[in-house]
Amino acid sequence: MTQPKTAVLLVNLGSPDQPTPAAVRRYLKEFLSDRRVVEGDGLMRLIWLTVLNGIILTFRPRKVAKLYASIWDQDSPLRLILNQQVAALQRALQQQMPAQNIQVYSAMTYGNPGLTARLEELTDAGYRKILVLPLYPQYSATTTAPIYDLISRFQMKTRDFPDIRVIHDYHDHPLYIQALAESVQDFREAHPASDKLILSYHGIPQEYAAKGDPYPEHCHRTSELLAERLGLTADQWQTTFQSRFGPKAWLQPYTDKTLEALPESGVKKVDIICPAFSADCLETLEEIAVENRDVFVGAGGEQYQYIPALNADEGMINLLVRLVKDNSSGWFNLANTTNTENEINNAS
Ligand SMILES: C=CC1=C(C)c2cc3[nH]c(cc4nc(cc5[nH]c(cc1n2)c(C)c5CCC(=O)O)C(CCC(=O)O)=C4C)c(C)c3C=C
Ligand SMILES: [Fe+2]
Ligand SMILES: [Fe+2]
Repeated sequence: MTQPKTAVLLVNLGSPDQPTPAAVRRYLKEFLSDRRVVEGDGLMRLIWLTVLNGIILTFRPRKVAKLYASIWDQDSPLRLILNQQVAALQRALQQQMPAQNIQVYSAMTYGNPGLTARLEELTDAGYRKILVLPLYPQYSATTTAPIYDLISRFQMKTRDFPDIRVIHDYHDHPLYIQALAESVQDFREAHPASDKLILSYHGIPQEYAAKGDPYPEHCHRTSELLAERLGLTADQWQTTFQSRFGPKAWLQPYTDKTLEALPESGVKKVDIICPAFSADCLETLEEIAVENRDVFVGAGGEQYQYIPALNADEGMINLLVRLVKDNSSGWFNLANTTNTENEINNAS
């Protein structure tokens, strides 16, 4: 019997098409208009859309386009690395599950290649099983949930949609913790020693967490498991939150404020890793590796080392293969078609 056509869709946040103010404006408009990202109903929504279309989309694109230009490498690093992850996972699945003939594709929540267009394209091409793998280790209503929203909207307008499964999160998956631990160990073997490991996660507004977004709990759990796995004592690591946007309180402690205060307390050498980012991007390559280095060194810090994201490393691909295997159960007629028949016979 032939297998139904099966696809894996690796999804990340998205980047502008070009590092230009016009392209950044289009991207920010789509991203920041998402009600999951900036919440608020009624009058609050009206005020936000006025601020967004007035001040923010007038001034921010020029500033942010310059930042993107400083890290652009023919394409946005986030999209380049997503393509590398797709290619590496495709190779690994071809080796380990050749009979299943799984095809791997990329998609972005905002910008291109868009998730909705990909779902339409794969459905039109005859794919009947689609496993969507959001590349967010920690679930958040601001990042993971918009992927579910897009899938639901696609299903609402499609009569015969494929069987779609979504992986919710992997913040405590043993292979994720192992991949992070190995990347820290490998890095530390090749670089000078430091006093402390800073684990910096993208923040969300404090209010969202108070209303029940489990994201901060997921982050703290990832940190604890990683510290335990590395055998770090309490004074050798710390969790912080970066990328604050707007005037409201976000998750704390803030990465920049922490780095500013550390040298005075005697911590002058840090390694910093960003476990919420499965791929390097603007928020790691610019904000962490450049901006926050200046903050730390400016405050008297002596050594600042950024540990790259897992990207398409072997540990990351091993994790993705495991996630695909564990979440596609029942999709493939392996050697046990007869077993299933026996079970049905025995049950009746
Ligand atoms: C306004 C609210 C924002 C929330 C909430 C938010 C949550 C959040 N974001 C990521 C991952 C990424 N964010 C990236 C860029 C980025 N994020 C925001 C705003 C919020 N993020 C903005 C406005 C931007 C664009 C840059 C800027 O204008 O400052 C990126 C990088 C994209 C790239 O192309 O490199 C990632 C990745 C997570 C994980 C998260 C909550 C858990
Ligand atoms: Fe963000
Ligand atoms: Fe940022």
